[in-house]
Amino acid sequence: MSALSSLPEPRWGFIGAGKMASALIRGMIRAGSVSPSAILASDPSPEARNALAADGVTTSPSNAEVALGSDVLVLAVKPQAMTEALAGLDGGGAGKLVISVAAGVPLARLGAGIGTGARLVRVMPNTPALVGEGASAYCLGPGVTEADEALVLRLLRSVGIARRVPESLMDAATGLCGSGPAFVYAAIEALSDGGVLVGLPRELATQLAAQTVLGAARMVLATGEHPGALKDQVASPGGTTIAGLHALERGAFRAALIGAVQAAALRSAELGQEAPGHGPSRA
Ligand SMILES: NC(=O)C1=CN([C@@H]2O[C@H](COP(=O)(O)OP(=O)(O)OC[C@H]3O[C@@H](n4cnc5c(N)ncnc54)[C@H](O)[C@@H]3O)[C@@H](O)[C@H]2O)C=CC1
Ligand SMILES: O=C(O)[C@@H]1CCC=N1
Repeated sequence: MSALSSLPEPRWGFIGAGKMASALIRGMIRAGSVSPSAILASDPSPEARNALAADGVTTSPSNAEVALGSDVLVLAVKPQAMTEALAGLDGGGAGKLVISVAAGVPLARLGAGIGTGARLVRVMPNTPALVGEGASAYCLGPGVTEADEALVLRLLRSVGIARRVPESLMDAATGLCGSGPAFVYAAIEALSDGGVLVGLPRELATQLAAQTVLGAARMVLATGEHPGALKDQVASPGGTTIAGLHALERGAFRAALIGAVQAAALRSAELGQEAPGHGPSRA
């Protein structure tokens, strides 16, 4: 039995039951790392609550009720809704391990909103957690214990990989792993479009595109080789791949991806500075 599996099962309370919370909850249930009966979730939206209740999760419109019934809290509301959500805990975060997945919101701001005694962890997960292929970065606030970190890892490792970073790198991680799946979906869609352009049926093109991305990613992780070296193994002199790579370079493909990560990281930092309710999403 591993050290993690010998830990007592805590009750997990999710504040906000939208896309990221659902991906984590369903990923954890799917991995068997927690039973639905040990999960509570609050959300003002009946649709969000009903969707999770169908998975056996106990739901409530009240953040305070979920906080009261939970050992560990996961804050999964939009950054702009964080101040209101924390106020809604009604002091129920005091003395608890509280994990925030919100982009940009610094530990100091969370601590000020929750009040005394909470042990805070900031996590940047991603939605592939739903299928057990998540990539998360996390940092620890003051007073977080080894047992707390073990619980955080129990959550994150049940749905993918997790790497600890200093808080100063959380916005960077947000630009890469938090937002990154969307960049890759756009790439898969474009690869599929390319397949259709040269005559493949759409369904076949999308399946080949997605599996090609999955296979290439697995090659990077399994071989430990530099992606550039793996790229060279595909490109024969005078062959098809180098012709395609030339077209990519003309389209500034790599600059576009580098810029996408940078833009997302900058936006994460901005979200951390903005007063609640005044972000562009409310404009
Ligand atoms: N969607 C993604 O790929 C990722 C999202 N995140 C972070 O996760 C957080 C949630 O994002 P999503 O799930 O995408 O958004 P979402 O809009 O799907 O979910 C947020 C939920 O919070 C609920 N909510 C609003 N005010 C609330 C309050 N006062 N108390 C309780 N619940 C409240 C909303 O009704 C909604 O269901 C954000 O902070 C985001 O930065 C982090 C990594 C990836
Ligand atoms: O777009 C967003 O704001 C969230 C945070 C990271 C990924 N999605």
